[in-house]
Amino acid sequence: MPLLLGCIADDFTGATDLANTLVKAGMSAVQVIGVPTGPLPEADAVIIALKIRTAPVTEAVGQSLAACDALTKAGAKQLFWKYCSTFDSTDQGNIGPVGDALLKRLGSGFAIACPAFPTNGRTIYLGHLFVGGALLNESGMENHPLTPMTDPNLVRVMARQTDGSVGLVSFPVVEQGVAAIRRAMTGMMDRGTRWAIVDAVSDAHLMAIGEAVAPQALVTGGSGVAMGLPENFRRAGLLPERSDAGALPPMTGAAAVVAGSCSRATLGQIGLARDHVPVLELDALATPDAKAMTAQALAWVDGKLEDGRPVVIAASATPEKVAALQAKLGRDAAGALVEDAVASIAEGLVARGVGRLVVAGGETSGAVVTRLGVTSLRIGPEIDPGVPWTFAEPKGIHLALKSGNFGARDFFLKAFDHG
Ligand SMILES: Nc1ncnc2c1ncn2[C@@H]1O[C@H](COP(=O)(O)OP(=O)(O)O)[C@@H](O)[C@H]1O
Ligand SMILES: O=C(O)[C@@H](O)C(=O)COP(=O)(O)O
Repeated sequence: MPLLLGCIADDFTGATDLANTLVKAGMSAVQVIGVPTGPLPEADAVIIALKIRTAPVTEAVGQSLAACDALTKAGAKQLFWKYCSTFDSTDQGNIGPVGDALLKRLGSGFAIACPAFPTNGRTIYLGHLFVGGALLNESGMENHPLTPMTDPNLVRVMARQTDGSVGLVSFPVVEQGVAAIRRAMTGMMDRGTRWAIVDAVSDAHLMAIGEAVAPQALVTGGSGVAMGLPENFRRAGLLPERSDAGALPPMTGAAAVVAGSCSRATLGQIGLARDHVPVLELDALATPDAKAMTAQALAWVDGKLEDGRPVVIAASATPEKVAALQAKLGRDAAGALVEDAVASIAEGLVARGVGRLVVAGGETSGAVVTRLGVTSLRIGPEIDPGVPWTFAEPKGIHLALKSGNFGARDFFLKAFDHG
């Protein structure tokens, strides 16, 4: 099976989200954890999941280029750079610097940047990113523990992260469809514009944008804009019809949720779960010690895994509590402490027979998946938009990596009705 689409994702939930979109559109997809050292798995699309959203720029660029080389060596026809639908980044990067480095490595001078994901409420209008009915900087993302987003204008945000120029393919052009989008992009390339933020408020827009970028070496964005890409390969006669793209082994073992996400959606999901299943809320501010938090959680779980209901263990906290811990330890150390605790708890849960595990939070998922020694994830049925069940190798357990802001309020309950 020749590799068609080679993808690099800046976090693990994002990679799963992208893989899910591609599987739904009829591609087989495998998520690989970290820069591969051996041959890539056989699939139409390989998604290399990195944990570089908040890594130092040189490290993020280095890992991305190594991933790019592995994908191009394996014959990928097009590359996709996946970042968050809420454009999570800082003025230092890593969306711009990694994108610039990939363009250079691929010998290309232009790419789109389109994080839109209308199904999950992320739309872009006149360059401004909305989350549901709110501008990005009023959506709760302004309080994100690691990448607070305080500017909703993506042209401005991107311009702070690249030395290339940034333009906009605006709504009236996108509305006109594929040919108009292509004309706008050609005009930008002729003028030497390197990056085009592209407006999109519907899946129809994303399909048109996807078709328009078929000839480009690099496409960048959220998972939404990838929905049009499989059709390009089908049109070119490269992608056969597939009916079994999302099949996984049956689920076994006890059920659990671990959460390190402090996003509004996750806090709401924990709130609802409290009324239905055992929930332990850890207080990292009162006990800023990963070992002590782990011991507390594993003592609490004793005897609870056998009754068939999921248990929920959350280190998540309100913006005020997050700010207090960060003031005490510093932003990165606070994040790392909680990630370490949640990863150790997940490890303990799996050792105690958990075979179906939901992890809430992108960085948190990175820490958990790494701790569990997972090397690849096969993508299965979708629980809610952007979040599928996956089968983790070589552990042989089912994992659902939930992006902080994804999923309905009853996600932690409904996830276990699947399979
Ligand atoms: N109580 C807390 N105080 C400070 N940081 C926290 C707390 N709880 C979680 N965190 C950190 O916040 C970050 C949340 O990021 P992430 O897991 O990517 O969630 P999301 O998907 O919502 O962005 C992680 O680094 C996590 O360790
Ligand atoms: O694009 C998205 O929103 C997700 O795929 C994603 O990247 C999520 O990141 P986290 O919110 O940090 O989980």
